[in-house]
Amino acid sequence: MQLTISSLHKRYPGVAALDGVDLDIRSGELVALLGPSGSGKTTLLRVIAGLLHADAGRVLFGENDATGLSLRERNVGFVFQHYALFRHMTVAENIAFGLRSRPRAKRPDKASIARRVQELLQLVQLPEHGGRYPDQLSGGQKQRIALARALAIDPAVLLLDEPFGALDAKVRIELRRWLRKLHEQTGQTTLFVTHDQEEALELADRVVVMRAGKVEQVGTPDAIYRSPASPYVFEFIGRANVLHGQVINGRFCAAGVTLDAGGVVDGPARLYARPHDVQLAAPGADTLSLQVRGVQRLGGRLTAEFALGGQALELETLNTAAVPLLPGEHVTVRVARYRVFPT
Ligand SMILES: Nc1ncnc2c1ncn2[C@@H]1O[C@H](COP(=O)(O)OP(=O)(O)OP(=O)(O)O)[C@@H](O)[C@H]1O
Repeated sequence: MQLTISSLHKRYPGVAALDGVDLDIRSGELVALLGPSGSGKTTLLRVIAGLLHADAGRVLFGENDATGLSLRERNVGFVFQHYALFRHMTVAENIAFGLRSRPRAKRPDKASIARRVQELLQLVQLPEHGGRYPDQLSGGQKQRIALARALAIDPAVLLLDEPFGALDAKVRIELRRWLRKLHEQTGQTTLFVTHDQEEALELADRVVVMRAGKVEQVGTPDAIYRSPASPYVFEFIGRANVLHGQVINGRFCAAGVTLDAGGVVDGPARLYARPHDVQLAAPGADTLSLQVRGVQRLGGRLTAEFALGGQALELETLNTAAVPLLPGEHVTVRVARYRVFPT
């Protein structure tokens, strides 16, 4: 199911939780809503679910305007961070819940429900666990059952709010890969909230970066990482060198650096570059001669820090053996990719 979100606004006293959000989610996409705490991710998910009504704006499911509809009428599957399984029901009863509580005319018969529950238990790889109670499951298993329960009603969209947030790091990574595979099997349009950039970049087809109730950038993980559209995204995702300087006659200038400013107008500016885009090079046009301030080798990765006036520039490479960098040495580097933003 395709989702179209247009001009959503939601205010709480003193804060715009959603401040004009537009978003198109294609049918079958797995999309991550990524942003720091308070950026509006959960509010957006709840408005899409129909758990919360926006002050203004529209939510379309396919061609249909769902803005005024309730959660049930929208037919969405929702999974919360904290396992919301019913403790007094078995796993099978939990999964069947959404189907059993349909109005009689739309309720499948008992045998069909039992079949569907078994299919879902297979899908989430817990075929033997139907008779257990939630307290007899691990945290990761509970979340898989919560997902099965959300899928039972064949939802138009699946909405996941930090589904792995309460789990330890190892289980989180396992479940994240499992969810990706599951998504490839089901092709379910899925939107999930996370504040974990690694999770978003690894799992999603596209990432929506949020900031203070607004969408800051939408793109594939690769595009978000390699071509951040703003200093905010540059600093929020991955590591970034930041050099403060001036654009003078179209060139970015800072402590001996002068590089093409990429069309940024003259004035105070900042240059952003990923550490792995700072590379050793033979002297030439646009290379910099810098003194090594420190070198660190960690887990097959080498990081070197260069002094640049009062500022610092980091280089990172996986080629630890081939790079004989020593503190105090002068070397030539090239900033292979960077972006200049006006300050
Ligand atoms: N019920 C509420 N009453 C008042 N303010 C709220 C309410 N719910 C959310 N807010 C505010 O709206 C803003 C967005 O909150 P939201 O929960 O959507 O952010 P989030 O990005 O999901 O954060 P987190 O990662 O911490 O869950 C925050 O400033 C929050 O304090």
